[in-house]
Amino acid sequence: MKEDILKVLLSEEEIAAKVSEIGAKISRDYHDKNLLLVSVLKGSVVFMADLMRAIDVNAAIDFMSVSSYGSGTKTSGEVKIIKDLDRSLEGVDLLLVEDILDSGKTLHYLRDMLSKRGPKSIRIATLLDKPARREADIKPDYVCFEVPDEFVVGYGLDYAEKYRNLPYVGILKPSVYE
Ligand SMILES: O=P(O)(O)OC[C@H]1O[C@H](OP(=O)(O)OP(=O)(O)O)[C@H](O)[C@@H]1O
Ligand code: HPA
Ligand SMILES: [Mg+2]
Repeated sequence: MKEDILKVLLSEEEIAAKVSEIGAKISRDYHDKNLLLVSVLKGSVVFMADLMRAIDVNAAIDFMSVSSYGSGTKTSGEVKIIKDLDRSLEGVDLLLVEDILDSGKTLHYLRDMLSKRGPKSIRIATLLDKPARREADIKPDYVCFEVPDEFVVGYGLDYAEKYRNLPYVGILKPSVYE
């Protein structure tokens, strides 16, 4: 697994420090709100697990599973809903939790769809932002790290369902997918 990684971009320690910082900021912003954290599966599962424990105000959680990359490194552009939310969004302050904002198509689609369900507010928290690749008009509210235009894996992010369990974020060797 490790032999497929060109370079470690973000170490476990760097990620942990930044996630605590962002968690504290979210806690300050949401202390008087009705916070619902929605993790967009599967990529955001590791970030969600760490971020929710860095938040010290009341927060409910839910999960939604979508997929647009299939087993490749380019978005299909089509967002498939694999699992919807279990609960209503009426009156909640929704915070969408993502691992990466790349073309932006996934979050653009989700934000549009979920905004029709009556939440009081919607914001986006992402571990990684890859602004060089943006195609949809969407900006995150909380970002842990900006990353270069490279395919990254680890800490939840996959290539063909592999590497999600790496504890750091690394650049995948192009020879793996070319
Ligand atoms: O900004 P975009 O170009 O839309 O890309 C970002 C999305 O793509 C990845 O999900 P993927 O479809 O690979 O599903 P996964 O989370 O199960 O890996 C990633 O986890 C984000 O959800
Ligand atoms: O760089 C990436 N790595 C893994 N999954 C992704 N989904 C969008 N961009 C990426
Ligand atoms: Mg993926």
